This record gives sequence, structure tokens and C-alpha cells, in this order.
Amino acid sequence: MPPLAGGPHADLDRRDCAEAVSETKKTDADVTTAPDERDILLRVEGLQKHFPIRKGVLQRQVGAVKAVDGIDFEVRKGETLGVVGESGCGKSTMGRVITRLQEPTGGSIHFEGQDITRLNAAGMRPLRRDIQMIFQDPYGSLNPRHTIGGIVSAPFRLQGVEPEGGVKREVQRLLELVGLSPEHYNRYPHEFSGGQRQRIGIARALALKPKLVVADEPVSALDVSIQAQVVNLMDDLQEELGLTYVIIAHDLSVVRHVSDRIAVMYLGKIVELADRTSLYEAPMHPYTKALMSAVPVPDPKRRGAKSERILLRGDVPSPISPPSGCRFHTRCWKATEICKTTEPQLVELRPGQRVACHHPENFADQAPQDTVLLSVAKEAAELVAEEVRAESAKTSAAVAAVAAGSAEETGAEAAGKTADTAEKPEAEVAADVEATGAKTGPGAKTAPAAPLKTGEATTEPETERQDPTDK
Ligand SMILES: Nc1ncnc2c1ncn2[C@@H]1O[C@H](COP(=O)(O)OP(=O)(O)OP(=O)(O)O)[C@@H](O)[C@H]1O
Repeated sequence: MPPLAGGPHADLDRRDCAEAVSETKKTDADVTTAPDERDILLRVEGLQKHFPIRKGVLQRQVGAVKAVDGIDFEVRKGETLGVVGESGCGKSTMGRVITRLQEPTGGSIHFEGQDITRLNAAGMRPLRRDIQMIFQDPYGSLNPRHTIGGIVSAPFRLQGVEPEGGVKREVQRLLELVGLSPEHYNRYPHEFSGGQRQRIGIARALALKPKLVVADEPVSALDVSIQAQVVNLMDDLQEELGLTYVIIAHDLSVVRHVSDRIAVMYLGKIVELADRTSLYEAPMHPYTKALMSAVPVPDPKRRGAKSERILLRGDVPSPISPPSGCRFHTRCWKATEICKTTEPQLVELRPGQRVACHHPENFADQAPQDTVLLSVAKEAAELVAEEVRAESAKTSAAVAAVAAGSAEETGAEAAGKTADTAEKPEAEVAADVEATGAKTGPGAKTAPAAPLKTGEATTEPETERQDPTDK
């Protein structure tokens, strides 16, 4: 680990550091009780991002990709909000819209109480200092023709900021802060490994001392052993600088250890939003349960034990014409008629735990009168054996070690061991946040494999529900 306390960066101009540090370590009580309005950094209400689909010579709009389709949440000062969901469910779009790299098509975004939903580029300019984004691809997001010094100093140039002591000194201090050598200033991205490049991306994001950092899959492109180091770095920097994070990931293996609260997205909607402990101990949405079952808990005592993993059948439906009612009903093993006809609202069923489900897990049925399972429910999921879970065990174990504070940063990766490979990324993703839509399409992550056997997957008895085909 880089020496975060003291050292050459100790004079870093820490924004309300003492206050912020105390904010960063949230207790369960902090995250389950309703926050004071002054503790809210970002508030999103009814947020929508629909991409129009146009056809013909006249380019008439014939439909829309409803990437984000009406979501509400708030981000509290100093917290880490994890956002998870399968590929294509709208996480990245949500991230780009809340940082205003893309225009929302509906709803509102308030940052520190200020409505920023419709601010134009000039209006957003001062806020670019406060809201930064870290991108998934450490290869594509750094301009291969620019030196590290040029890349990390770009935000200063764009904002017309002259740091005390000069740009070069500040950039070198930032490099040290993220565990790189100040001597890397004149080197090029291709000389660095993936983990080091992500550190460079983090240094760039932190240059203007932002309040909110939105990290879109910050470690998923990295080797498992490096993922833990980068997660650890982000965690340390949060404490050091009083940052607030929104961390986007396609599964729970990373965010489970670093988030105070977690929002689970499915097809443009938030289906569950809860503090980490509640989500892990008693997930309420069947989709959350399926996502969680895909992340093994490394425990030698349980080796050989049979535990359930829910594999959802089929892909996420198209966001162009999402299923009626509850969007998850076509893949849910608990779906009944009401799920098909009526959209469940995101409501707080337990303090700090909001869920949008008619038949939640670990809680009273919200539509007990509706007992007949849809035929699709019978084949919605299947249980698989423990061994299948091994594939993601490495990631989870590595990150868990970090969370437990036992991960030893070797420093080898951080201290400047440059990569041998000299391949250059083709993409020239903008090196600054002003370049909108840095990631223009969905990433190529794999969705959790789908499929399973009904009933067995659920923990609560399904006795009162009948399958119509059994009649
Ligand atoms: N610029 C765009 N134009 C049209 N459709 C888009 C655009 N960007 C994203 N989409 C669509 O919006 C939906 C959500 O994409 P998004 O990238 O936000 O999902 P995601 O959950 O982040 O997935 P991934 O993890 O694969 O990036 C997808 O169906 C995607 O194809």
C-alpha cells in the first residue's frame, strides 16, 4: 500500500478532512436511519435516460431504449453506494447521467441541494471539479500519446486551475498519493500495467479534489490479484480525502466489501436499495438473492457442503420493450399474476431497506391473495452445486481479504514495476470529464449465467402457491 498517512503528500490540501474522515466510516445505524437533508450529497428523483431509436430517411423516432427508467436514490456524504446488476441493466448510463456526461431525459438530479438536471456546459463547469468519474477500462481511458504528467494535469488545464507550487509538483504529489513514483511524470501509458493505469486514472479523477467520485467498474478489467490493491487504494483515499463514492459493478463480489449501501438495478429500475448488512443477511428481492447466490463466501468449514446457487434462466429482456408489471417477472421463480400486471413500487419494508417486489424474500408477502404461480416461474431458475461457485471464489476471496484489512500491499505493482507489454490501446477515450460519453456503449461483461429449478431456490415455503400446470 502507498504510505497514505504522512509522507510527501501529507501536506495535501485536505478538504474538511477531519470532518470528512469521521463521515467516511459509517456504522449500520448511520445507514439504516433516514439521513438529514444536509447529509445528502446527491439526490436523484424519477431519473430517466431513454435513447431514441430512429428509422427511415426522415429519421423518425420509432421507439426508445429505456436504459434508465425512473429511479430514485440519494448518496450521502462520505458513503460508498454500490450499484450492481447484470450487463445492460443501465448502471453505466446511470453513472454517466448523474455526472452529467449524458443528458437525462426525465427526472431530476440535485447536487448539494442545487438542481443540476438542466445545467448547460457553462453551468456545469464549476461542478466538474466536484464530480468526477473513474472509467472501467484503464487501457482505453488514457490517451496513449500523452505522458502521465499530461494526462493527470489535464483537469487543471481544463478548469484553468493553477495549483499552489505549480502543476508539475501537484501532479507528482498525486502520483505519490496513488502509490506511483513521481518520476513516472514523463512516461507514457503503455509503459504501465493495468493496475498502474487505473491508479493513473484515479490520480486524474482526484486532481481537483472532488466531492463525489463515480467509479464505473473500476477493477473489473484488472487481474484478480490487482483488483484487491486498487479497491484498497480507493478505500484508503476515501478516508484520507473524505470522498463519496458511487461504485458500479456487475456483480457483488467487489461492492459487497466496500459499500455502505447497495442499490440493485434490473432493466433500468432499482429493485432493492439497502445497507450492506441487511442486503447480505436478508435480501428481499428475488433478483438480489440470485445475484448474491452467485458470489461464494470463502469459508473452508463449508467446503464440500451443498449450498444453493441460483442461476437465472435467460438473458435480461430488451430495454426497448421491457416486460409489463414487474420487469423481473419473466425470470422470477415467485412470479404470480400480479407481477405481470402491476408494477411494484420501491417501498421501505424495513428501516433502510427499500424493495420493489410483490412477493419479497425474508418478509411478509405483499400480495398474499395472489397465490397462483405463473407457468414461467416453474422454470425460472435452477440450483447448482457448490463446485460451480468456485469460478468467482478467487475474486471474492481477494477482495474479502482487503476488507478484513489483511491484504498486504506488496508495493511491487505500485512501486513502478512497468509492464513489458507495449501494446497501445486504439481507443482514445477522452482524458477529461468534459469529453462527454467517454464510454459510448455497453461493456462486454458477462451476465451471470441464467436458469433454475423453482421452489428449491427459495428459502421461504411456497406451500400456499400453486402452479397452474399442477391443477
Ligand atoms: N448511447 C447509447 N445509445 C443507445 N443505447 C444505449 C446507449 N448506451 C447504452 N445503451 C443501451 O442502454 C442499455 C443499458 O446500457 P448500460 O451500458 O447503461 O448498461 P450496464 O448495466 O452498464 O451494462 P454494462 O455493464 O454491460 O455496461 C443497454 O441496452 C445499452 O445497449
